Amino acid sequence: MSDTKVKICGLTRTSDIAAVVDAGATYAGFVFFPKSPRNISMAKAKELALNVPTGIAKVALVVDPTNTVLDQILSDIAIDILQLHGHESPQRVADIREKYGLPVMKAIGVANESDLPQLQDYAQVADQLLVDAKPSEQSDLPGGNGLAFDWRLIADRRWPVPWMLAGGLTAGNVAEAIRLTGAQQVDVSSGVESAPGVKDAQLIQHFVTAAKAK
Ligand SMILES: O=C(O)c1ccccc1N[C@@H]1O[C@H](COP(=O)(O)O)[C@@H](O)[C@H]1O
Repeated sequence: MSDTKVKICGLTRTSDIAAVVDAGATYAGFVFFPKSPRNISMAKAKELALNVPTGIAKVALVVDPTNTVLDQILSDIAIDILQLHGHESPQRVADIREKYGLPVMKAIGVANESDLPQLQDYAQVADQLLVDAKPSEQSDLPGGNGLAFDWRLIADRRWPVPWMLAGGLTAGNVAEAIRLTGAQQVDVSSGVESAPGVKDAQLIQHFVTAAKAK
């Protein structure tokens, strides 16, 4: 068994937290983005976060958040990491990190070679990178689309901060994605759902097992 770290994103129910704990994931993600089928209220997030045991990091996924939104989330919920999944500039990432004193993971959409240089840029200001598929122009969601990118684009690439692979991962393809990219951390949302926004405990278990298999 490898020590690949797994993030399960878009948890909406107490039973999802139990599934994440049972499966042995490292990160539990909560989505604060109204257009997402995984969006949850502050009250729900607070309730779910209270069920997350020590040792599992609680990640707040936000998209181009204002300080007002961040103030609301962070004053009420014991978040460990902020996941910025919008068009936040490097300066905005640095400002958020400094203002809130929390580790920041910046998501970057990748579709082709020309998307890669910004990973180096954001590595200067973020604590972690999240290398995700770039959504289509038509998509309402900047992530969580179950869309993979060509993993060969980042084979043998390394950045000076920890990074996580995301985008269209499933129990069926995560081992190959890890083999090709060398990722030590992976993130999944739609690949462990029975319907948009509805997590499936068995799929979560299968995903974590596949991600940690050597
Ligand atoms: O999950 C969402 O609804 C979401 C909404 C807005 C931005 C990002 C979102 N999810 C993140 O997208 C990637 C890939 O998800 P998937 O496995 O392809 O469904 C992952 O990092 C999620 O955290």
